[in-house]
Amino acid sequence: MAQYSRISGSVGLITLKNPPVNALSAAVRQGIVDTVEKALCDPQVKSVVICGQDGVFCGGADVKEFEKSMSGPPLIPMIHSIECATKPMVAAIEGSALGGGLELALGCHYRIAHSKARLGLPEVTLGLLPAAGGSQRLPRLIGVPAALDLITTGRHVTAAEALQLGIVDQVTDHKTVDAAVKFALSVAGKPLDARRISTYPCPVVTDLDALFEDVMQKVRQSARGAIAPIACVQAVRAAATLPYTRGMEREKELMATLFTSGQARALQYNFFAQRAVGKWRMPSGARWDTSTPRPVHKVAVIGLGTMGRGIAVALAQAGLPVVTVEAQEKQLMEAKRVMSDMLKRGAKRRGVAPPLDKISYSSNIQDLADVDLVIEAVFEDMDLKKKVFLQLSAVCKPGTLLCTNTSGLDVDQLASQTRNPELVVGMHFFAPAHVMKLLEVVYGPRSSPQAVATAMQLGKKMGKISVAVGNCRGFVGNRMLKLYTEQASFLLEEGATPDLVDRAIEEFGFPMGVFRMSDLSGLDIGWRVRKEMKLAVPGQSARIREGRRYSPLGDLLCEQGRFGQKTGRGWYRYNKPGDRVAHSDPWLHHFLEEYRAQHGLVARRIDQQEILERCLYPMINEGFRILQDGIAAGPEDIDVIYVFGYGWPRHCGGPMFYASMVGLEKVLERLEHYYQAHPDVPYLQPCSLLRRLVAIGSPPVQKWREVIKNLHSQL
Ligand SMILES: CC(C)(COP(=O)(O)OP(=O)(O)OC[C@H]1O[C@@H](n2cnc3c(N)ncnc32)[C@H](O)[C@@H]1OP(=O)(O)O)[C@@H](O)C(=O)NCCC(=O)NCCSC(=O)/C=C/CCCCCCCCCCCCC(=O)O
Repeated sequence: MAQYSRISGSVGLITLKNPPVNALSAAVRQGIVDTVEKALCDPQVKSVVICGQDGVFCGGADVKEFEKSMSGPPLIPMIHSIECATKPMVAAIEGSALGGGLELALGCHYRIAHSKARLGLPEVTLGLLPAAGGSQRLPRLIGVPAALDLITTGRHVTAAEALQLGIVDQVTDHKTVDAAVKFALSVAGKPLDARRISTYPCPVVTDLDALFEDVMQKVRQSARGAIAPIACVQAVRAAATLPYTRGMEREKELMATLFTSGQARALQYNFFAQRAVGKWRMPSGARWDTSTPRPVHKVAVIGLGTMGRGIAVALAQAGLPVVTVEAQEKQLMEAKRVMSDMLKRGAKRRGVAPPLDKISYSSNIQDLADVDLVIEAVFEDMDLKKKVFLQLSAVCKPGTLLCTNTSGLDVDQLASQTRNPELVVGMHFFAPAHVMKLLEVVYGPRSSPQAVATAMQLGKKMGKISVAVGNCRGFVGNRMLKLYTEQASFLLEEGATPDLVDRAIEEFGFPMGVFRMSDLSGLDIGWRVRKEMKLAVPGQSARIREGRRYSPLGDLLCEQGRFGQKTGRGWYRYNKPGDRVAHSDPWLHHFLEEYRAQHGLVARRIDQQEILERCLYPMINEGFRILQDGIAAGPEDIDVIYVFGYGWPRHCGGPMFYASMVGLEKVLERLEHYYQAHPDVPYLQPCSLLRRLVAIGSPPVQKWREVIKNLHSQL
């Protein structure tokens, strides 16, 4: 709703009220229409201020309403009537003015923003475009190049940048509404013709065609199959080339296509999924809102390899004092140099001073006596990690939370080395840890809710999207990934090439195919794990191990020293070790032919559809098993992990949402087909949760939690 009052004698004040972000629900839109009319009819009122309650102007259209049939007054005529008003309308922007919120402000004649406010048109991130006139007004106000940047990326700008771009007229450090009211008093009675953005001609751009061609090419490249960024470019082009009313028609036309698209549904699902994962719950019933985190004032990172360095930098950037410990003096010195550079580069990008003094460096574990939380990031070796946990338990003060950055080892085994196993959790960061948004917080059977709450809160402070998951080999992300990479190797055995598989995966929308990714992260990492598990045995090329199909291809490459980018050879060839550009490698193709001949395998033609089904559906099946096992609380957790940790294209929602879009019945049918064809791959057998969901009519992903709950209560 919206509340109306009159202040300072002649200013009508309209306050949007719809906590927490004053989204433009049907009730709010109706409230605006009614209060604007009231203000315009009140002869005492000479100008009007529109603001939002509780320090937030407006978070945009109410995204929840997009699923239902729209009711209430539509946004476009509402904003149009504000622009046409004969009394000055002033937007007082605090907190956020995003999407429809900024479009509302652009309909006003003036905009006053608080210095801490953030503005933007992030519709593209929801699979839409700013279709309440934003795509037509913004280019008229700030010019085509700047509008293209904001609308195609959806990035939020600070009040200072908004002022510089000309989006707002004034920025204040004081009370925004007071400043806006003062401003409204000063402009009362002034002519408004020059303040109606829709009447502005779009600033002229020299060589418009070249500009749009260039932008379109860049957008197509970065969109990885997403359609909204392209529609955004088309809408801005309409602003640059057509009169306002025809531009609005084009905006509407483009929006109609996007609004009902699967991509918009996927992106909007993902928006809410990101928020849902913060509301974690453990199988014990412990939850985010009933568990209090411990205070964390000082943290430590032990082990300064690539992961440890990234984690320490991310902690320092979040403003926390960090003690880093690395036993090897040479490694410590090198880490100090590299981390200082990382901090300086990060600070330069953000325009702040580098927080160099936040990190102290030591080779002595005794220096961790007074920290509140330790993140262990030593080499991925269970015996070594056990030793470290034993030492940490002896050295750290009582109550210190001990976290491991293992990417898949048993957190409970580490907890069992300590005096307080309830204070042990996994904090699984993704490389590079100071860049990647995802954090898996892993609770073992003995981890306390307080420990989980503390790790989740720390993740939030570090700007991560944290997902709480249960303890199993590989947790959620790597447990699913294993099947994806294994299937990719099987496809090579059957006749595919790394290039063919990667192309299919990249066309689906992943930033990097499975083999390119494996070359980047290093083939030796998985090899070492497989050797530890006695799965990989040098010199052996058997294709059935432990009673199931096994592909030794990766092991055979490692035996030849082909570890990927770092050695200049892997699934691809690189011009030199460390080079990033992958070239198709005739040696590898020949190697695959010899391998197939040696094992009596006949290469067959494998199409893109099969590559996608073979690589993605087993992962999805494993996702269902993870839900069934209670390792993830809901499909949103898995989807957020895959989008933010593994490059799953956001416009496909995540693996579980994607399964629901493809149709669970189809996924089930294909898995049954592949299991029949490959009975030596047990994980291809469809899991019972998937069968159950299909049996009850494939409910939408939002309803799966109920089904899982019922399933668990029957066990
Ligand atoms: C920065 C934020 C605003 C705040 O961040 P923060 O403080 O961290 O809080 P959050 O945790 O993010 O959010 C708190 C809760 O609020 C919920 N929320 C947030 N924003 C919205 C929203 N816009 N709608 C609904 N709910 C929202 C959030 O889920 C949290 O809920 P909970 O506590 O977890 O339950 C940050 O929240 C943020 O960034 N928000 C999103 C901003 C955004 O993206 N805005 C753009 C929205 S889209 C829009 O505005 C579109 C405008 C144009 C519409 C034009 C309509 C025309 C329709 C025409 C259709 C034609 C089709 C015809 C087809 C046919 O023919 O049928």
